[in-house]
Amino acid sequence: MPIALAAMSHSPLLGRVDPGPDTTSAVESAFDSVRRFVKDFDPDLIVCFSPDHYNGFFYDLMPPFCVGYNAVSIGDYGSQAGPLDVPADTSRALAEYVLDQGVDLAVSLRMEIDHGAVQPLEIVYGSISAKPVIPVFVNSVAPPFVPLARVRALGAAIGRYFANTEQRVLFLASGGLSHDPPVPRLATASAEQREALLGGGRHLSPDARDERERRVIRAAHDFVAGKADIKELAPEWDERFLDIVAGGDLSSLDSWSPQWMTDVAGNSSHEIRTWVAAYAALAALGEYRVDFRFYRPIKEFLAGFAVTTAVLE
Ligand SMILES: O=C(O)/C=C/c1cccc(O)c1O
Ligand SMILES: [Fe+2]
Repeated sequence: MPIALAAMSHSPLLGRVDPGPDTTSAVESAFDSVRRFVKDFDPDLIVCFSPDHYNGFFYDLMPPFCVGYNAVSIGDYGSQAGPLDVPADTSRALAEYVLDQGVDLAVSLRMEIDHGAVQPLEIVYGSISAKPVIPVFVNSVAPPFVPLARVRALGAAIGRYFANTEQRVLFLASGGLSHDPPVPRLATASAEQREALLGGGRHLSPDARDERERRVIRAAHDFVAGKADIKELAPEWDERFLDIVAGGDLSSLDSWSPQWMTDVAGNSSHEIRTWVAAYAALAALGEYRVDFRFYRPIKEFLAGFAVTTAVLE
């Protein structure tokens, strides 16, 4: 069973806010490791577990999980825009299998995805269409959230689908660990922001897109200067998460309530859900070993930033 996993954080501040030479070279070296790992493994198919940041999924209809039969990158923050190479028949068969296994999910025949889904593909391959990709959206930004046990169930069902595959399959997770970037939230939204969160923010005009991106870049500079009104990163929480993932007993995450995660590690800490799904997929196929681990809290990226790779024993 040729299956492997890569999990990495993303940040739109990469290449936009300079974290200094030491962190830059440490991050580049982690990216080199993941590139080597993926290129050596040479997948036929990538299952990409990613969040969305109110670019493709909105509160007019917010599913916990969604499998794309087709996907287009909107190209935010200078990421590559355009279609992914999605094998629609495999996506459909996967979604039907997961539903049959008792895990509810939505499907999309026109999924719109953002930097959260495509940045790892660009880092590894320099292109979003280099390999066939099944996009799996895992809601990580828009409360209410399902318990992590359900995220594990999603991942495990996806893993089981590939139990007898002859294809080389890479589970790829994209998500920051602790972080609290200034993404608008329903609970505190102005009337205008609320309208955007309900779907008005779909297909922003170039000016509105620029304004949104400038605000986040400003927030990163303010965060570094100690002037941003956002939660501090939580490196201890991040290392604890990475220890659990490396230890293999993902069920110990079931006691991490959504509210506790938000309180300790920030509103976007829920992006670890993508990691939980991907690791649960791998764990469903046997014991695994994390063979590469990188972590740094990087204020310039507004994120606890980690990269891991893992293989089946
Ligand atoms: O969508 C945005 O405007 C910001 C996203 C962001 C910022 C920092 C870390 C992340 O993981 C993000 O997705
Ligand atoms: Fe994100």
